[in-house]
Amino acid sequence: MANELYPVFLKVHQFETLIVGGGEVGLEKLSFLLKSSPQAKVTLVGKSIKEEIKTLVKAHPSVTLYERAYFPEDLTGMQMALIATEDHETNIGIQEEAKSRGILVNVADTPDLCDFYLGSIVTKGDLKIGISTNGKSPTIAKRLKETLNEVLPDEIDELLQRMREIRDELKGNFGYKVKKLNQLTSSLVSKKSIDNEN
Ligand SMILES: C[C@@]1(CC(=O)O)c2cc3[nH]c(cc4nc(cc5[nH]c(cc(n2)[C@H]1CCC(=O)O)[C@@](C)(CC(=O)O)[C@@H]5CCC(=O)O)C(CC(=O)O)=C4CCC(=O)O)c(CCC(=O)O)c3CC(=O)O
Ligand SMILES: NC(=O)C1=CN([C@@H]2O[C@H](COP(=O)(O)OP(=O)(O)OC[C@H]3O[C@@H](n4cnc5c(N)ncnc54)[C@H](O)[C@@H]3O)[C@@H](O)[C@H]2O)C=CC1
Repeated sequence: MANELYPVFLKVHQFETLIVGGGEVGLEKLSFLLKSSPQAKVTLVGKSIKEEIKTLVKAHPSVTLYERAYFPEDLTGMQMALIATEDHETNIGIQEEAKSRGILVNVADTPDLCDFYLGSIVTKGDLKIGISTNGKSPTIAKRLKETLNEVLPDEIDELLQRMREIRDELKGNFGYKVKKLNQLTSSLVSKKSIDNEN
């Protein structure tokens, strides 16, 4: 069956995220989150917290660390939770509490308990591409990211900026703008124009 997941691009600096677990996986989730969204509002709770996490958050004042065991009140005010302790039963307990509060959850290593998956991320300025393999092979998602990073030229961001300027300059109603912008960019996707270049 085809991948049924619906991708969205979250403004994680506008709501609250809880990470439980301060080990390898906690570090990985937090690093990816901050790489994409340096101002993400995150609270991380871990019985013990890796030094790398403590170092990382020094540059990110929107992250708060609590080095202690999780308790259910940690979920108060949260909209999203990433659960990554090494104890499966603990993870299930937190997942159930989060679900009962209507909070979206991701549980490390346990796709069945996830409301969403994290994807591999390609970024070129304002362009962002999220990749999912429906959980089949995160490694392939990572490799595809690397390939796209290499083949997409950095100039693609300049193109986006210019298109925005053109859109702002265009007069007329929405339908007219759509038509004009499609005309302007049609050569980018037409096989003929590529053949002509060679
Ligand atoms: C379902 C999902 C849930 C979620 O975590 O959201 C999930 C689940 C699992 N991952 C496992 C293993 C690995 N995960 C990675 C890497 C990443 N995993 C990520 C996402 C996802 N992983 C979600 C699906 C995404 C999709 O739809 O494709 C990425 C994209 C994003 C991120 O983690 O932020 C990030 C790449 C970041 C980048 O771009 O670099 C590597 C490779 C590596 O680290 O080099 C390995 C080892 C090799 C392998 O197994 O492929 C295991 C088995 C654990 C075990 O066997 O013990 C499970 C559990 C299971 O499958 O049952
Ligand atoms: N290490 C890896 O690369 C991978 C690990 N996983 C899975 O992800 C999970 C976490 O793995 P790691 O991060 O490597 O484990 P880890 O042992 O490095 O870290 C676990 C963290 O959870 C904290 N913790 C445990 N109980 C807690 C509680 N009640 N309240 C708050 N914090 C608590 C610990 O203090 C520690 O910070 C495991 O289920 C593991 O099987 C999955 C894929 C890869």
